[in-house]
Amino acid sequence: MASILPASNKPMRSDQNTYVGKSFVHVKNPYLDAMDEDILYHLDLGTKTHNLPAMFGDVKFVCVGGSPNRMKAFALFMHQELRLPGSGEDIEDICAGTDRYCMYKVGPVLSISHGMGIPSMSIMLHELIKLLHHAQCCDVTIIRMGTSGGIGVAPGSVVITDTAVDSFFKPRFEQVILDNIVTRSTELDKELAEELFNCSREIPNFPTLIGHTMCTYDFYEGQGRLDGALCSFSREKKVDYLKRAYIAGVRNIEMESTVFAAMCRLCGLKAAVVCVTLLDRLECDQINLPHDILVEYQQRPQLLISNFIKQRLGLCDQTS
Ligand SMILES: O=P(O)(O)O[C@H]1O[C@H](CO)[C@@H](O)[C@H]1O
Ligand SMILES: O=c1cc[nH]c(=O)[nH]1
Repeated sequence: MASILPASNKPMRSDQNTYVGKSFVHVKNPYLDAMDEDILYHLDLGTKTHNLPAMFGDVKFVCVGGSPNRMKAFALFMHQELRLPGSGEDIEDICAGTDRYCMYKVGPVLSISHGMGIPSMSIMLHELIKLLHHAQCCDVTIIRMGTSGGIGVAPGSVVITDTAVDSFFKPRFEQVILDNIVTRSTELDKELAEELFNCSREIPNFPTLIGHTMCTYDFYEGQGRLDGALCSFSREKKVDYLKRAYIAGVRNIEMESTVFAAMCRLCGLKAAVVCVTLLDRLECDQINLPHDILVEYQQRPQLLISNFIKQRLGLCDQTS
């Protein structure tokens, strides 16, 4: 742990959900308030070692994505877009004491990596949501910016998710808790999705659509790929499955959106998922884009989200 607080700086215990007119982050765990200290182990932060309200109390936008490099690049981009002083090159990884996740703060924007897959996202979200709660953050918008495989859409398209669905095209996330399966809704904030879509229309040559996003537990067999180490189904079965997904409204496939939608919804966070498609899965399985195109595609959600944040902050006349 990096910083040790003097006793007088100990963060207040939480009665913050009772403030009027502001939307605070809810934690739904009766045991938390009774804990003398909360160590956010995978973020290398804690309530006794860090003054979380001072460090994070002004956060209004949380942006998450799988890759640490992408989230650092996004933080540097936001530093430039928000016209903050300095080059930003010396920006520090707040979670440098752990190599599980990275985290950067740029004004009111927090940029965090979550790794690949539901378990990695879920662990990060438990600790992030507690962090926002301990920091007494209010009116926070959270957006996942990712990559995905498209279904029936041109590579490079940006899909804004209206509903995250599971591999059966159902709007649910099933969490195993003890030896029970608990089913949670994966609806996302429709108004936020619309706001992002409207923002995308102001960016020239920026193919964007709203649709369902399918979240799977695996990149290969779980997404019907024929190019994994294991494959027990035919090309016809693959195409039939993806076409049925398309008919059910699915426009892209990735690996975190259901748990992200479910947890954010339960904790009162307005959440969105914005993913660029790297290929059309009806056409192929391998991602064989040249590096520069891959980099440019990954920047598309970043550009959209940066414009959205600037618009929310009243800085929309600033162009990059
Ligand atoms: O680009 P990110 O955010 O990592 O998301 C997608 O890419 C990974 C697979 O390559 C999965 O995590 C999937 O959800
Ligand atoms: O096909 C793809 C591409 C990116 N991420 C996924 O999960 N699937």
